[in-house]
Amino acid sequence: MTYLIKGARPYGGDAADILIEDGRIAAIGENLSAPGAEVVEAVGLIALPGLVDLHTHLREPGREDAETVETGSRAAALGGFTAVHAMANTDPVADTAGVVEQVWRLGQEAALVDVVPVGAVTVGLKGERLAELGAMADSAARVRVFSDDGSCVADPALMRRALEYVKAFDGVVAQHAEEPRLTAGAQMHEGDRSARLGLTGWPAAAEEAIIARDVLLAGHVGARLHVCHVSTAGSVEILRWAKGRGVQVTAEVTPHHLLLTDACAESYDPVFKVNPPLRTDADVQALRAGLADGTIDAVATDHAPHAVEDKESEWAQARPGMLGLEQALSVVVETMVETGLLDWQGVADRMSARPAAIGRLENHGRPLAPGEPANLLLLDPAVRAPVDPATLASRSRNSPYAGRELPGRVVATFLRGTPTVLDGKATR
Ligand SMILES: NC(=O)N[C@@H](CC(=O)O)C(=O)O
Ligand SMILES: [Zn+2]
Ligand SMILES: [Zn+2]
Repeated sequence: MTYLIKGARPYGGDAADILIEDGRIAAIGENLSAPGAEVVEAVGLIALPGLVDLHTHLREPGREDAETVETGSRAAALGGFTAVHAMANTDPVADTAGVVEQVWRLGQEAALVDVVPVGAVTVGLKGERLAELGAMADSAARVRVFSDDGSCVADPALMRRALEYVKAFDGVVAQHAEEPRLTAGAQMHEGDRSARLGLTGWPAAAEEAIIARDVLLAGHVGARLHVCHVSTAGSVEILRWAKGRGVQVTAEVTPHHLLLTDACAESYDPVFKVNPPLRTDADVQALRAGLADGTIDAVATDHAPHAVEDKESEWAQARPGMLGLEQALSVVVETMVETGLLDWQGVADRMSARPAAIGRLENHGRPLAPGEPANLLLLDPAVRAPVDPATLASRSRNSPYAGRELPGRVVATFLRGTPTVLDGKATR
Protein backbone atom coordinates (compact mmCIF):
# COMPACT_ATOMS: atom_id res chain seq x y z
CA MET A 1 0.00 0.00 0.00
CA THR A 2 1.06 3.57 -0.75
CA TYR A 3 0.01 6.41 1.55
CA LEU A 4 0.29 10.13 0.98
CA ILE A 5 0.08 12.16 4.18
CA LYS A 6 -0.92 15.70 3.19
CA GLY A 7 0.12 18.83 5.05
CA ALA A 8 1.54 17.39 8.28
CA ARG A 9 4.18 19.27 10.26
CA PRO A 10 7.22 17.01 10.78
CA TYR A 11 8.60 17.73 14.29
CA GLY A 12 6.15 20.64 14.53
CA GLY A 13 7.95 22.51 11.70
CA ASP A 14 6.65 23.70 8.35
CA ALA A 15 3.88 21.75 6.64
CA ALA A 16 4.97 19.02 4.23
CA ASP A 17 3.61 15.93 2.54
CA ILE A 18 4.97 12.52 3.47
CA LEU A 19 4.90 9.71 0.92
CA ILE A 20 4.99 6.17 2.28
CA GLU A 21 5.82 3.30 -0.05
CA ASP A 22 6.83 -0.31 0.58
CA GLY A 23 7.06 0.27 4.31
CA ARG A 24 9.44 3.19 4.00
CA ILE A 25 9.28 6.94 3.80
CA ALA A 26 9.75 7.52 0.07
CA ALA A 27 9.69 11.32 0.08
CA ILE A 28 8.99 14.35 2.26
CA GLY A 29 8.24 17.66 0.55
CA GLU A 30 5.73 20.20 -0.67
CA ASN A 31 2.90 19.26 -3.02
CA LEU A 32 3.89 15.64 -3.51
CA SER A 33 1.61 13.62 -5.73
CA ALA A 34 1.28 9.87 -6.05
CA PRO A 35 -1.49 8.49 -8.27
CA GLY A 36 -3.34 5.66 -6.59
CA ALA A 37 -2.03 6.47 -3.14
CA GLU A 38 -4.35 6.48 -0.15
CA VAL A 39 -4.49 10.13 0.97
CA VAL A 40 -4.37 10.95 4.68
CA GLU A 41 -5.40 14.57 5.37
CA ALA A 42 -3.07 15.88 8.07
CA VAL A 43 -3.26 19.68 8.01
CA GLY A 44 -2.45 20.96 11.50
CA LEU A 45 -1.18 17.57 12.68
CA ILE A 46 2.35 17.10 13.99
CA ALA A 47 4.31 14.16 12.57
CA LEU A 48 6.74 12.40 14.87
CA PRO A 49 8.72 9.15 14.67
CA GLY A 50 6.84 6.21 16.18
CA LEU A 51 7.30 6.12 19.95
CA VAL A 52 9.34 3.40 21.66
CA ASP A 53 8.56 2.26 25.19
CA LEU A 54 11.31 0.69 27.26
CA HIS A 55 8.95 -0.41 30.01
CA THR A 56 5.53 -1.98 29.42
CA HIS A 57 3.75 -4.69 31.40
CA LEU A 58 1.61 -6.79 29.04
CA ARG A 59 0.66 -9.48 31.63
CA GLU A 60 0.69 -12.35 29.13
CA PRO A 61 1.34 -15.13 29.95
CA GLY A 62 -0.46 -15.46 33.26
CA ARG A 63 -2.78 -12.51 33.83
CA GLU A 64 -4.64 -12.27 30.56
CA ASP A 65 -7.61 -10.94 32.54
CA ALA A 66 -5.62 -7.73 33.14
CA GLU A 67 -3.93 -7.36 29.71
CA THR A 68 -2.80 -9.46 26.79
CA VAL A 69 -0.08 -8.89 24.26
CA GLU A 70 -2.83 -7.97 21.81
CA THR A 71 -4.82 -5.55 24.01
CA GLY A 72 -1.64 -3.92 25.29
CA SER A 73 -0.34 -3.64 21.73
CA ARG A 74 -3.56 -1.90 20.71
CA ALA A 75 -3.25 0.52 23.62
CA ALA A 76 0.33 1.17 22.56
CA ALA A 77 -0.56 1.84 18.92
CA LEU A 78 -3.31 4.23 20.03
CA GLY A 79 -0.70 6.03 22.11
CA GLY A 80 1.54 6.48 19.06
CA PHE A 81 3.98 3.67 19.86
CA THR A 82 5.51 1.42 17.24
CA ALA A 83 7.64 -0.66 19.62
CA VAL A 84 7.28 -1.63 23.27
CA HIS A 85 9.52 -3.62 25.57
CA ALA A 86 7.45 -6.20 27.45
CA MET A 87 8.60 -6.64 31.04
CA ALA A 88 9.49 -10.08 32.34
CA ASN A 89 7.31 -10.25 35.47
CA THR A 90 4.73 -12.52 33.88
CA ASP A 91 3.61 -15.98 35.02
CA PRO A 92 5.63 -17.92 34.05
CA VAL A 93 8.41 -15.35 34.31
CA ALA A 94 10.18 -14.52 31.04
CA ASP A 95 13.43 -16.10 32.19
CA THR A 96 13.96 -18.63 29.38
CA ALA A 97 14.28 -18.52 25.61
CA GLY A 98 10.94 -20.34 25.39
CA VAL A 99 8.93 -17.67 27.18
CA VAL A 100 10.55 -14.68 25.47
CA GLU A 101 9.99 -16.33 22.09
CA GLN A 102 6.34 -16.90 22.96
CA VAL A 103 5.83 -13.22 23.85
CA TRP A 104 7.71 -12.12 20.76
CA ARG A 105 5.56 -14.36 18.53
CA LEU A 106 2.32 -13.10 20.12
CA GLY A 107 3.46 -9.57 19.34
CA GLN A 108 4.14 -10.44 15.72
CA GLU A 109 0.69 -12.03 15.42
CA ALA A 110 -1.06 -8.99 16.91
CA ALA A 111 0.94 -6.87 14.43
CA LEU A 112 0.08 -3.56 16.09
CA VAL A 113 3.52 -2.70 17.48
CA ASP A 114 6.81 -4.55 17.66
CA VAL A 115 6.73 -6.30 21.02
CA VAL A 116 10.30 -6.65 22.25
CA PRO A 117 10.59 -9.02 25.21
CA VAL A 118 12.69 -8.09 28.22
CA GLY A 119 14.39 -11.08 29.82
CA ALA A 120 14.53 -11.64 33.56
CA VAL A 121 17.95 -11.17 35.18
CA THR A 122 17.41 -13.92 37.75
CA VAL A 123 15.47 -17.18 37.69
CA GLY A 124 11.87 -16.50 38.64
CA LEU A 125 12.80 -12.89 39.58
CA LYS A 126 13.95 -14.37 42.87
CA GLY A 127 17.28 -12.57 42.96
CA GLU A 128 19.19 -15.78 43.68
CA ARG A 129 20.84 -16.99 40.48
CA LEU A 130 21.22 -15.64 36.97
CA ALA A 131 18.67 -16.68 34.33
CA GLU A 132 19.72 -17.98 30.89
CA LEU A 133 20.69 -14.53 29.65
CA GLY A 134 22.75 -15.79 26.71
CA ALA A 135 20.02 -18.14 25.49
CA MET A 136 17.49 -15.33 25.57
CA ALA A 137 19.88 -13.05 23.69
CA ASP A 138 20.42 -15.73 21.03
CA SER A 139 16.71 -16.58 20.72
CA ALA A 140 14.38 -15.39 17.99
CA ALA A 141 13.36 -12.61 20.39
CA ARG A 142 16.96 -11.26 20.36
CA VAL A 143 16.68 -9.97 23.92
CA ARG A 144 19.02 -7.09 24.77
CA VAL A 145 17.29 -5.60 27.82
CA PHE A 146 17.27 -7.65 31.02
CA SER A 147 15.30 -6.71 34.12
CA ASP A 148 13.79 -8.18 37.26
CA ASP A 149 11.44 -5.19 37.28
CA GLY A 150 8.90 -5.39 40.05
CA SER A 151 11.84 -6.56 42.14
CA CYS A 152 15.31 -5.13 42.57
CA VAL A 153 18.43 -7.16 41.87
CA ALA A 154 19.38 -6.39 45.45
CA ASP A 155 22.43 -8.64 45.84
CA PRO A 156 25.39 -6.52 44.70
CA ALA A 157 27.52 -9.51 43.70
CA LEU A 158 24.72 -10.90 41.53
CA MET A 159 24.16 -7.47 40.00
CA ARG A 160 27.84 -7.25 39.19
CA ARG A 161 27.78 -10.64 37.49
CA ALA A 162 24.70 -9.72 35.46
CA LEU A 163 26.39 -6.52 34.28
CA GLU A 164 29.51 -8.46 33.29
CA TYR A 165 27.49 -11.14 31.51
CA VAL A 166 25.38 -8.88 29.28
CA LYS A 167 28.47 -7.13 27.93
CA ALA A 168 29.09 -10.19 25.73
CA PHE A 169 26.06 -9.38 23.55
CA ASP A 170 25.84 -5.61 24.09
CA GLY A 171 22.94 -6.04 26.48
CA VAL A 172 21.83 -3.76 29.28
CA VAL A 173 20.58 -4.45 32.79
CA ALA A 174 17.49 -2.34 33.60
CA GLN A 175 17.33 -1.99 37.34
CA HIS A 176 14.21 -1.46 39.46
CA ALA A 177 16.12 0.54 42.07
CA GLU A 178 14.68 -0.30 45.47
CA GLU A 179 16.70 -1.35 48.49
CA PRO A 180 14.22 -3.88 49.88
CA ARG A 181 15.38 -3.54 53.45
CA LEU A 182 14.38 0.11 53.38
CA THR A 183 10.93 -0.44 51.86
CA ALA A 184 9.37 -3.22 53.91
CA GLY A 185 5.63 -2.60 53.91
CA ALA A 186 6.01 0.69 52.02
CA GLN A 187 2.80 2.23 50.67
CA MET A 188 3.75 5.72 49.51
CA HIS A 189 6.54 8.30 49.49
CA GLU A 190 8.08 8.74 52.94
CA GLY A 191 7.60 12.28 54.12
CA ASP A 192 5.26 14.56 56.05
CA ARG A 193 2.26 13.23 54.18
CA SER A 194 2.89 9.54 54.82
CA ALA A 195 3.24 10.33 58.52
CA ARG A 196 -0.03 12.25 58.53
CA LEU A 197 -1.93 9.67 56.45
CA GLY A 198 -0.60 6.81 58.54
CA LEU A 199 0.85 4.94 55.56
CA THR A 200 4.29 3.30 55.71
CA GLY A 201 6.78 5.33 53.68
CA TRP A 202 9.24 4.45 50.90
CA PRO A 203 12.19 6.81 51.48
CA ALA A 204 13.92 8.43 48.53
CA ALA A 205 17.14 6.92 49.86
CA ALA A 206 15.87 3.40 49.08
CA GLU A 207 16.01 4.29 45.39
CA GLU A 208 19.07 6.49 45.48
CA ALA A 209 21.21 3.99 47.41
CA ILE A 210 20.75 1.34 44.71
CA ILE A 211 21.38 3.78 41.86
CA ALA A 212 24.57 4.98 43.55
CA ARG A 213 25.72 1.40 44.07
CA ASP A 214 24.87 0.33 40.54
CA VAL A 215 26.53 3.23 38.72
CA LEU A 216 29.70 2.38 40.65
CA LEU A 217 29.40 -1.27 39.64
CA ALA A 218 28.64 -0.43 36.00
CA GLY A 219 31.61 1.92 35.90
CA HIS A 220 33.85 -0.66 37.48
CA VAL A 221 33.02 -3.48 35.05
CA GLY A 222 32.45 -1.22 32.02
CA ALA A 223 28.93 -2.41 31.34
CA ARG A 224 25.67 -0.75 30.37
CA LEU A 225 23.19 0.02 33.15
CA HIS A 226 19.70 1.41 32.68
CA VAL A 227 17.68 2.76 35.62
CA CYS A 228 13.94 2.19 35.50
CA HIS A 229 11.33 4.77 36.60
CA VAL A 230 13.61 7.31 38.31
CA SER A 231 11.47 9.22 40.80
CA THR A 232 13.55 11.49 43.03
CA ALA A 233 15.63 14.67 42.72
CA GLY A 234 18.51 12.86 44.40
CA SER A 235 18.46 10.14 41.75
CA VAL A 236 18.83 12.78 39.05
CA GLU A 237 21.85 14.21 40.87
CA ILE A 238 23.51 10.80 41.13
CA LEU A 239 22.88 10.11 37.44
CA ARG A 240 24.33 13.48 36.48
CA TRP A 241 27.44 12.72 38.52
CA ALA A 242 27.81 9.24 37.03
CA LYS A 243 27.40 10.45 33.45
CA GLY A 244 29.98 13.13 34.15
CA ARG A 245 32.37 10.36 35.13
CA GLY A 246 31.73 8.50 31.87
CA VAL A 247 29.67 5.65 33.32
CA GLN A 248 27.51 4.00 30.66
CA VAL A 249 24.27 4.66 32.47
CA THR A 250 20.90 5.62 31.02
CA ALA A 251 17.64 6.31 32.81
CA GLU A 252 13.93 6.68 32.23
CA VAL A 253 11.13 8.64 33.89
CA THR A 254 7.45 7.77 33.70
CA PRO A 255 4.73 10.18 32.59
CA HIS A 256 3.05 9.87 35.99
CA HIS A 257 6.19 10.89 37.85
CA LEU A 258 6.40 13.96 35.58
CA LEU A 259 2.85 15.04 36.44
CA LEU A 260 1.53 13.68 39.74
CA THR A 261 2.69 14.06 43.35
CA ASP A 262 2.16 12.30 46.66
CA ALA A 263 -0.74 14.70 47.24
CA CYS A 264 -2.77 12.19 45.18
CA ALA A 265 -2.53 9.76 48.11
CA GLU A 266 -4.71 12.08 50.20
CA SER A 267 -7.68 10.57 48.38
CA TYR A 268 -6.73 7.06 49.53
CA ASP A 269 -7.70 6.04 45.98
CA PRO A 270 -5.43 3.07 45.16
CA VAL A 271 -5.34 4.10 41.50
CA PHE A 272 -2.51 6.37 42.69
CA LYS A 273 -0.56 3.57 44.36
CA VAL A 274 2.55 2.80 42.34
CA ASN A 275 6.17 1.73 42.69
CA PRO A 276 8.21 3.79 43.03
CA PRO A 277 5.65 6.05 44.70
CA LEU A 278 4.53 9.45 43.51
CA ARG A 279 6.93 11.94 45.09
CA THR A 280 6.96 15.64 46.01
CA ASP A 281 6.54 18.65 43.78
CA ALA A 282 10.27 19.37 44.13
CA ASP A 283 11.01 15.87 42.80
CA VAL A 284 8.63 16.42 39.86
CA GLN A 285 10.43 19.67 38.96
CA ALA A 286 13.84 17.96 39.18
CA LEU A 287 12.66 15.08 36.97
CA ARG A 288 11.37 17.51 34.34
CA ALA A 289 14.66 19.41 34.42
CA GLY A 290 16.64 16.16 34.22
CA LEU A 291 14.64 15.00 31.22
CA ALA A 292 15.03 18.39 29.57
CA ASP A 293 18.82 18.47 29.95
CA GLY A 294 19.22 14.81 28.96
CA THR A 295 20.38 13.49 32.34
CA ILE A 296 17.28 11.34 32.08
CA ASP A 297 17.40 9.82 28.61
CA ALA A 298 13.90 8.63 28.00
CA VAL A 299 10.26 8.63 28.96
CA ALA A 300 9.01 5.09 29.61
CA THR A 301 5.43 4.35 30.57
CA ASP A 302 5.68 1.55 33.15
CA HIS A 303 2.18 0.74 31.86
CA ALA A 304 0.98 -1.56 34.66
CA PRO A 305 -2.54 -2.87 34.08
CA HIS A 306 -4.28 -4.47 37.03
CA ALA A 307 -7.62 -6.27 37.26
CA VAL A 308 -10.39 -4.52 39.18
CA GLU A 309 -10.17 -6.88 42.16
CA ASP A 310 -6.46 -6.18 42.52
CA LYS A 311 -6.89 -2.42 42.42
CA GLU A 312 -10.27 -1.51 43.89
CA SER A 313 -9.62 -2.44 47.48
CA GLU A 314 -8.16 -0.80 50.54
CA TRP A 315 -4.96 1.14 49.74
CA ALA A 316 -2.70 -1.27 51.61
CA GLN A 317 -4.12 -4.33 49.82
CA ALA A 318 -4.11 -2.86 46.30
CA ARG A 319 -1.39 -3.78 43.81
CA PRO A 320 0.94 -0.98 42.79
CA GLY A 321 0.92 0.24 39.19
CA MET A 322 -1.02 2.38 36.74
CA LEU A 323 -1.87 2.50 33.04
CA GLY A 324 0.31 4.67 30.84
CA LEU A 325 0.48 3.81 27.15
CA GLU A 326 -2.54 5.69 25.84
CA GLN A 327 -1.86 8.97 27.67
CA ALA A 328 1.95 9.04 27.71
CA LEU A 329 2.41 11.49 24.86
CA SER A 330 -0.33 13.79 26.16
CA VAL A 331 1.28 13.92 29.59
CA VAL A 332 4.65 14.74 28.02
CA VAL A 333 3.01 17.48 25.94
CA GLU A 334 1.48 18.95 29.09
CA THR A 335 4.53 18.68 31.34
CA MET A 336 7.39 19.21 28.89
CA VAL A 337 6.18 20.89 25.69
CA GLU A 338 3.58 23.33 27.01
CA THR A 339 6.03 24.33 29.77
CA GLY A 340 8.71 25.11 27.16
CA LEU A 341 11.11 22.47 28.53
CA LEU A 342 11.21 20.36 25.33
CA ASP A 343 10.46 21.11 21.70
CA TRP A 344 9.06 18.46 19.34
CA GLN A 345 12.54 17.33 18.32
CA GLY A 346 13.19 16.83 22.01
CA VAL A 347 10.03 14.77 22.40
CA ALA A 348 11.09 12.59 19.47
CA ASP A 349 14.51 12.17 21.04
CA ARG A 350 13.29 11.19 24.52
CA MET A 351 10.33 9.06 23.42
CA SER A 352 11.69 7.44 20.26
CA ALA A 353 15.37 7.81 19.33
CA ARG A 354 16.96 7.33 22.73
CA PRO A 355 14.78 4.48 23.98
CA ALA A 356 15.34 2.69 20.66
CA ALA A 357 19.08 3.17 21.03
CA ILE A 358 19.06 1.87 24.60
CA GLY A 359 17.14 -1.23 23.48
CA ARG A 360 19.40 -1.57 20.39
CA LEU A 361 16.38 -1.52 18.06
CA GLU A 362 17.84 -0.74 14.67
CA ASN A 363 14.59 -0.06 12.82
CA HIS A 364 12.90 2.14 15.39
CA GLY A 365 13.72 5.58 16.66
CA ARG A 366 14.87 6.61 13.20
CA PRO A 367 14.36 10.16 11.95
CA LEU A 368 11.53 11.17 9.62
CA ALA A 369 13.55 11.14 6.40
CA PRO A 370 13.41 9.52 2.96
CA GLY A 371 14.61 5.92 3.00
CA GLU A 372 13.82 5.38 6.68
CA PRO A 373 11.29 2.80 7.91
CA ALA A 374 7.81 4.36 7.95
CA ASN A 375 7.26 4.18 11.70
CA LEU A 376 5.50 7.40 12.62
CA LEU A 377 2.55 9.04 14.29
CA LEU A 378 0.32 12.02 13.61
CA LEU A 379 -0.72 14.08 16.63
CA ASP A 380 -3.46 16.69 16.83
CA PRO A 381 -2.01 19.12 19.38
CA ALA A 382 -5.15 21.29 19.43
CA VAL A 383 -7.46 18.74 21.06
CA ARG A 384 -7.93 18.93 24.83
CA ALA A 385 -10.20 16.30 26.29
CA PRO A 386 -10.84 14.64 29.63
CA VAL A 387 -9.64 11.03 29.92
CA ASP A 388 -12.47 8.50 30.10
CA PRO A 389 -11.11 5.11 31.26
CA ALA A 390 -14.16 3.37 29.78
CA THR A 391 -12.90 4.21 26.29
CA LEU A 392 -9.36 2.83 26.75
CA ALA A 393 -8.16 -0.10 24.66
CA SER A 394 -6.31 -1.60 27.60
CA ARG A 395 -8.14 -4.48 29.24
CA SER A 396 -7.68 -2.75 32.60
CA ARG A 397 -9.12 0.53 33.86
CA ASN A 398 -6.56 1.77 36.39
CA SER A 399 -5.78 5.11 34.76
CA PRO A 400 -4.60 7.82 37.16
CA TYR A 401 -5.77 10.41 34.64
CA ALA A 402 -9.50 9.60 34.77
CA GLY A 403 -11.46 12.81 34.37
CA ARG A 404 -8.32 14.88 33.87
CA GLU A 405 -8.15 17.06 30.78
CA LEU A 406 -4.98 16.43 28.77
CA PRO A 407 -3.71 17.96 25.53
CA GLY A 408 -3.12 16.18 22.24
CA ARG A 409 -4.65 13.22 20.48
CA VAL A 410 -2.91 10.60 18.36
CA VAL A 411 -4.82 10.55 15.07
CA ALA A 412 -2.73 8.00 13.17
CA THR A 413 0.14 5.59 13.75
CA PHE A 414 2.06 3.75 11.01
CA LEU A 415 4.12 0.61 11.64
CA ARG A 416 6.45 -0.10 8.69
CA GLY A 417 4.09 1.74 6.38
CA THR A 418 0.92 0.03 7.57
CA PRO A 419 -1.56 2.10 9.57
CA THR A 420 -2.25 0.61 12.99
CA VAL A 421 -4.33 3.67 13.93
CA LEU A 422 -6.38 5.88 11.58
CA ASP A 423 -8.86 8.61 12.55
CA GLY A 424 -7.91 7.92 16.16
CA LYS A 425 -9.09 4.30 15.95
CA ALA A 426 -7.10 1.08 15.85
CA THR A 427 -7.23 -0.54 12.42
CA ARG A 428 -7.18 -4.09 13.82
N1 LIG B 1 5.17 -0.01 38.82
C1 LIG B 1 4.40 -0.72 39.59
O1 LIG B 1 3.90 -0.21 40.58
N2 LIG B 1 4.12 -2.01 39.30
C2 LIG B 1 4.71 -2.81 38.28
C3 LIG B 1 6.05 -3.31 38.67
C4 LIG B 1 7.13 -2.27 38.63
O2 LIG B 1 7.26 -1.52 37.65
O3 LIG B 1 7.92 -2.17 39.56
C5 LIG B 1 3.77 -3.97 37.98
O4 LIG B 1 4.20 -4.96 37.37
O5 LIG B 1 2.57 -3.86 38.29
ZN1 LIG C 1 9.66 -1.31 38.71
ZN1 LIG D 1 7.40 -1.84 35.77
